[in-house]
Amino acid sequence: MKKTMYEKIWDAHLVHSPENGTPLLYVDRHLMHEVTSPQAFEGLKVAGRKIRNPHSILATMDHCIPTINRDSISDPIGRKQVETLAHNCAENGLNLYDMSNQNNGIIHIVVPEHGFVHPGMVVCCGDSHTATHGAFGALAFGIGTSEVEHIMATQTIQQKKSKTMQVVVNGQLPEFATAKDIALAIIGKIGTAGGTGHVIEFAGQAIEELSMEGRMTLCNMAIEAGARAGLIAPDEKTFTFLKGKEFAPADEYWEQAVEYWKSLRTDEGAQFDKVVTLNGADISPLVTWGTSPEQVLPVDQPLPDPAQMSDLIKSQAAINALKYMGLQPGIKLTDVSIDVVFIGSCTNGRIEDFRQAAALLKGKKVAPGVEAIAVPGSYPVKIQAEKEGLDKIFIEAGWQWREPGCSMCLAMNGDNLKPGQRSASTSNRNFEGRQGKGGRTHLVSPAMAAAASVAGKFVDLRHWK
Ligand SMILES: CC(C)[C@H](C(=O)O)[C@@H](O)C(=O)O
Ligand code: SF4
Repeated sequence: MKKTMYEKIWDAHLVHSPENGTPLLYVDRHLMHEVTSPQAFEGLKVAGRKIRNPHSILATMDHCIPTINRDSISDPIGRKQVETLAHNCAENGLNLYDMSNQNNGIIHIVVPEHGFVHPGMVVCCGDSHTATHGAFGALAFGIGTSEVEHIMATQTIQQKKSKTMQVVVNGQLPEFATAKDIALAIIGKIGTAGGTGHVIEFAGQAIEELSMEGRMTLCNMAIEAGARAGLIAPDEKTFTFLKGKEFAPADEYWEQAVEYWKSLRTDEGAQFDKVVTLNGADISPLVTWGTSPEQVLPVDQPLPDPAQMSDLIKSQAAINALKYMGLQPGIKLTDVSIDVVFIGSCTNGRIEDFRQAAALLKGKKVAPGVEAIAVPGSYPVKIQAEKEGLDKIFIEAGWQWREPGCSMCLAMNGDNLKPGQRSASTSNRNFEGRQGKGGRTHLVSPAMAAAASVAGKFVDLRHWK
């Protein structure tokens, strides 16, 4: 039988499939951060159980950590979570990149930096953006805290089999369209529930041409399309990225691994439950205008008029979103001014993102009144950027150059929007209050964010000097 990549990984990890119950899958890698792990450790302790495979775990601190004044966490809950993770990792002999560790950063950024996830693995983390690691051809998905405990104890997880969806992006992207724009274009087309119950495999020329960073950006946002996970077939780029990394197979195991990884591709003629096709050339630089990533438009298009929408649910959602965002139907985003710009997060906090932004910022200045914050996704990203002099470009343009962490992506660490403030943000979620109570988030690519910081409003990069 011809199989999709998802089915191949599934079959290779199926431990038990009871006739009337939920299948049990083997878990290769378990990623952790401070927010969703404390109760799991506690539960394990109460049950008197040990961690079955400590080597399968990699932990970091990311959500609650400050990006300035690193040594003081003012929020008592955040401080407790960070301290508890440190204690639990020490007690159980786990590999932790704590705040002072030179490998510290956002979990979905640091894991690939060390080659901890390989093609064909099953990867879990108490975090929805675990989908990021699908960029390597690994089945990676977010789990709840009780499942974190289950995996620690048994190295397995109960999982219902998902349906399969293929999203094909044909042809090449135009200039200034990025992986972020592909993600937003897909979500704009299929909606935030479009992928529900499915694992999406991204394919087509535009996907193959993405760098590993771009593939991570895209798979990261599969979750915002409602999917269980995103997948991209591993290829030479994947292998080159992994080769020589700390946790990558070495010596004679490397060749064996690559051979296996090559076998993971979806078989020619395998059937997906659903296929969606986009034309790469049609993807423009996009900006979200509402409070859901599906409320998105090319930057040069006027905002929709809810009165003209035939779908009543969408129309009501648009009315609510425009009200919250303080915007009117028919206006253009290029006329909308912004207060804060944020480049960072596990979606767009990688080196390539800072390179793209710096290329646009060189020799320019942030518009008066705009606060612009660059938060590298990890110390390795920060160090690399500094080696290339990117930090200087940001700082000379008037940006703040911070320490790594989730930061203003979800505003748990004190970096947040004030009520009514409007941001151009490279993160992944724009629901009400995501970046701070009353804050208004517009999701964009790093290039779009950089240009917005200079213009003080959204700009169409295709006509920007
Ligand atoms: C804190 C964590 C559980 C959460 C997630 O799962 O996504 C966070 O990372 C987010 O992006 O909202
Ligand atoms: S950067 Fe944002 S999306 Fe990613 S893990 Fe942190 S809070 Fe979640």
